[in-house]
Amino acid sequence: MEEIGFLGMGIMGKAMSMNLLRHGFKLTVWNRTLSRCDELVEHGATIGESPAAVVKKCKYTIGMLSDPAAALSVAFDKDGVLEQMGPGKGYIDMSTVDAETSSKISEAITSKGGYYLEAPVSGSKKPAEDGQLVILAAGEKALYEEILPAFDVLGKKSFFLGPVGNGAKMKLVVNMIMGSMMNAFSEGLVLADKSGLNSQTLLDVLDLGAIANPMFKLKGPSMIQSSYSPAFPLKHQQKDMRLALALGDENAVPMPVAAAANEAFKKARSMGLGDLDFSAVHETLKDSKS
Ligand SMILES: NC(=O)C1=CN([C@@H]2O[C@H](COP(=O)(O)OP(=O)(O)OC[C@H]3O[C@@H](n4cnc5c(N)ncnc54)[C@H](OP(=O)(O)O)[C@@H]3O)[C@@H](O)[C@H]2O)C=CC1
Ligand SMILES: O=CC(=O)O
Repeated sequence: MEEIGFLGMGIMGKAMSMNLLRHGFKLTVWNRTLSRCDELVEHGATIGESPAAVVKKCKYTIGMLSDPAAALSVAFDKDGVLEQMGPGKGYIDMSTVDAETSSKISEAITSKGGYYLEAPVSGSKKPAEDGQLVILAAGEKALYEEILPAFDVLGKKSFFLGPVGNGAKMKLVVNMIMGSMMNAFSEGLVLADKSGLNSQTLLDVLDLGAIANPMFKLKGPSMIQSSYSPAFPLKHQQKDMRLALALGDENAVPMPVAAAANEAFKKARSMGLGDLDFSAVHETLKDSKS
């Protein structure tokens, strides 16, 4: 396959790029903080000095950026993606953003003759390292088909969901459910502990029943240890809750559980926990002394 450009070497972008390099893809990478590209260069990647330089060099460019503001900035700002976008080139934005942001980027790319695909992912740092993501693509079907060899390396399954916006919405619905579950799980861990039960026994019981799931299994043991090394930063989970609640507003869907979960993530951010893993929301429940 042709050389691929990759913009954004955060937790996810770096893991995904490493995986692509391991599978023999040629990559040109860029990150706002350039030093974060060093490890990729050691593994064979080339550095592009701006998003525009990457797009100029590569037929396909992937973006994996923190939030709507970052995705818009990388696309529209000086030396951004749009400056070099043109016929025959494709931009695949894998960041988790709202449908409106994705549509804005899509319109700008297509107005320059380029192709656009949104492709947010479900799955965190480890699935990204292992090529086990779930890819939620929408937009230009031809671009989806052309980039599938890369998606096959990055993910265990790719969905094509139709027009731009559907991938973003699917991702927000999934993460809204995940964020609400994480809060219920945290409350259960604290309730078990405060009422004299053994936390590990709670994990064992949960794992054998109808609500067993990989997230409880993976995060439970470290939450019991109050250890929150970031796989999925809490500030991004709160952004996803906020964007999902806005989608609920647009569609007049009452979401009292998600709204409460969002407040808990906001509280965690106010406690300075935004850069820790989203499971650190557990800490917001621990201040009662009785
Ligand atoms: N971590 C996870 O488990 C998952 C994350 N996601 C989503 O993937 C996306 C990336 O997440 P993740 O890698 O964890 O996040 P990180 O916070 O680790 O990385 C964010 C990236 O965005 C860049 N960035 C932020 N603001 C700007 C800006 N204004 N201009 C240019 N670049 C910018 C950062 O650059 P710099 O290094 O310079 O700060 C960095 O490369 C998010 O949308 C997240 O919601 C989706 C699934 C799982
Ligand atoms: O967006 C986060 C994830 O784990 O999926």
